[in-house]
Amino acid sequence: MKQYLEMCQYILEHGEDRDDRTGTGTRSVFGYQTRYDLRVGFPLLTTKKMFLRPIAEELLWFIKGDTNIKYLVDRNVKIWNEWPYENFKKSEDFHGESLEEFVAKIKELPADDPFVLKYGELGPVYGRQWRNFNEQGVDQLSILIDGLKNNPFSRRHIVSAWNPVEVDQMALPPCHAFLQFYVSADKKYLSCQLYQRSADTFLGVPFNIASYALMTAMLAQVCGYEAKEFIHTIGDAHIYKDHFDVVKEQISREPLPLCQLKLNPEIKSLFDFTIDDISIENYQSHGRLYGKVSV
Ligand SMILES: Nc1nc(=O)c2c([nH]1)NC[C@@H]1CN(c3ccc(C(=O)N[C@@H](CCC(=O)O)C(=O)O)cc3)CN21
Ligand SMILES: O=c1ccn([C@H]2C[C@H](O)[C@@H](COP(=O)(O)O)O2)c(=O)[nH]1
Repeated sequence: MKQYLEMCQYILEHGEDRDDRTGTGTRSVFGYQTRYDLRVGFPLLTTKKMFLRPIAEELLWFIKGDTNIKYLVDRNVKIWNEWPYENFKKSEDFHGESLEEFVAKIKELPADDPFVLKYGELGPVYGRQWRNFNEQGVDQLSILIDGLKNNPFSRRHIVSAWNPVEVDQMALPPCHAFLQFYVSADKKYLSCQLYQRSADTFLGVPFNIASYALMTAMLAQVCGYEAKEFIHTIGDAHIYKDHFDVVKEQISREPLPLCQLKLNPEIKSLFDFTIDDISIENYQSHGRLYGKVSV
């Protein structure tokens, strides 16, 4: 994962300092591409300790077409909690509850409780656009899989989470917005390129790389290919100011050999994977590094 560390170094050296929506401030470059050969190993960062479980749960949640944090909260995945909480804080039902109290309430109530339906919802984010684009019944994932199997050399293997019609209703407009897949000439390999309009290089990017590497492997398995390459194309690649020190610490660490992804080979449909079908082996890493998430 030298590529990742090189990107961090490049942003620190060549980026421009800019204000941003969250008020934290970033150093940023516009346009950066990295490539990860998935045959070498699974690109889970080794220069800080990471956990695949929240990443895999989030991906399964997208694939289900779900947009309510209840599914993640029930599985103790915390990464999306701040955004619905911000909406709740602005509502008439808010009476000073902390983020932890808000999340506990979502967890203990049933999924069909009006509070969960209202305040756990992120709007028509990734899952909705992937499975039911613009609420018009277009299931982009099913179309993609059909195309990869039956028309491998198509140049139209696209999935878009960016929907200009609904973007205003989303808690956060999609960052990893546009995907394209590519089958090799010998029909052996599947590659994936992601266009990410905005990238929090320290916190978000390691998640995004692992998530799409996992999705590529899952798609390859169910379509009869092997995963080859993940190409990560970023628009605004930034490091938040309060992450500079941890990023420098990370750059000083020597990358370790990559781990291997293990998928249950019995699974033949993308929609049948569960968390128990996904694991990694031989993951070695340096210690944890912490950074605040800018909301
Ligand atoms: N500023 C910002 N950065 C992001 O990366 C980001 C957003 N906002 N908003 C939406 C999602 C949520 N994502 C997140 C949010 C938090 C973590 C995070 O805190 N990661 C910790 C571990 C968290 C855990 O395992 O529970 C880390 O150390 O990687 C990662 C991705 C990615 N996205
Ligand atoms: O998967 C994700 C989701 C979000 N991010 C980061 C990128 C930005 O730092 C924020 C989003 O803020 P915008 O003002 O909407 O760009 O979240 C990420 O890196 N990966």
